[in-house]
Amino acid sequence: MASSPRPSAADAGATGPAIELRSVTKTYRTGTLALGPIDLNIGRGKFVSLLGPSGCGKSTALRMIAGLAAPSSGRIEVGTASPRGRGEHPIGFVFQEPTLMPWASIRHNVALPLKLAHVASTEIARRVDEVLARVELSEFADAFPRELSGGMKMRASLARALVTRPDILLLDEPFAALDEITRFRLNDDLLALWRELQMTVVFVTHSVFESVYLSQRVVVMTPRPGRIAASFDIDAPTSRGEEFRLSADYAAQCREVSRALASASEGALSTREARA
Ligand SMILES: Nc1ncnc2c1ncn2[C@@H]1O[C@H](COP(=O)(O)OP(=O)(O)OP(=O)(O)O)[C@@H](O)[C@H]1O
Repeated sequence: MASSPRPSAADAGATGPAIELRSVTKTYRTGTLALGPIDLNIGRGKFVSLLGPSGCGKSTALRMIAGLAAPSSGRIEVGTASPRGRGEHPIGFVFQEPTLMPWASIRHNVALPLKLAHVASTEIARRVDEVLARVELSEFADAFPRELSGGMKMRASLARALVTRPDILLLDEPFAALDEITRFRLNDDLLALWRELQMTVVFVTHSVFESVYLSQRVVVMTPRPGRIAASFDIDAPTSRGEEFRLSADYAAQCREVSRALASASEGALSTREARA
């Protein structure tokens, strides 16, 4: 029998939350209330997706977790492990666009965060080689971004985030512009990296299918202002693949999450209509 995703309780993880948002809101200077209030706990080592329609504030939430923007009210706490060495950063960020420097080779693009942190050149070379191997780009280390496919550019962008050895990896719709086959492959590779490196991952997407395939937990958001409409624990093994993607369990969980997303959107629509 196909299983349903379970509505999830607060997720503190094995050793307390890696990320905690308490009554967080964000109003931009333009007066746009983009987000909240939101309460969210993400346990250490978890893979959580934020799923919502375009403009619901997913990127805003991610940027605030990364410390790239401040909340207008509320509190965000990000707990990371251990003191860091030079060129190491607790949070890695992968943007929607690969944002590579077109004039620099892939090796130099990936090395950038280490160069900015004045890491010794021998260590830079070692760490860049290591991370390029992880994302299967060793052969293209000396290529320029224009010589790479969209998927490969995204791998390079992922490598640039991983080279700082983050505990927490934040990804903002990284695969949205890729064809389906490339996206599936990158989904699997991202899951393998997550398992191997034991990071906490927060993944922003507007794809129900992608969120259910990847995550241990899917947080469904309402349209702007983004609030949490529902949260589901995904019932699946941590190691996923074609078998899971084609399973009745996967289809059933996608249906349920999809329904929650539709009803969150309809709820917001009828509230707006009632106000008009
Ligand atoms: N710097 C800004 N100044 C003013 N308004 C902003 C700013 N950044 C985002 N917004 C607005 O805040 C709302 C949420 O934007 P955000 O980019 O966080 O949504 P999103 O869910 O990530 O959207 P998408 O899926 O399209 O990337 C939108 O209405 C957007 O126009």
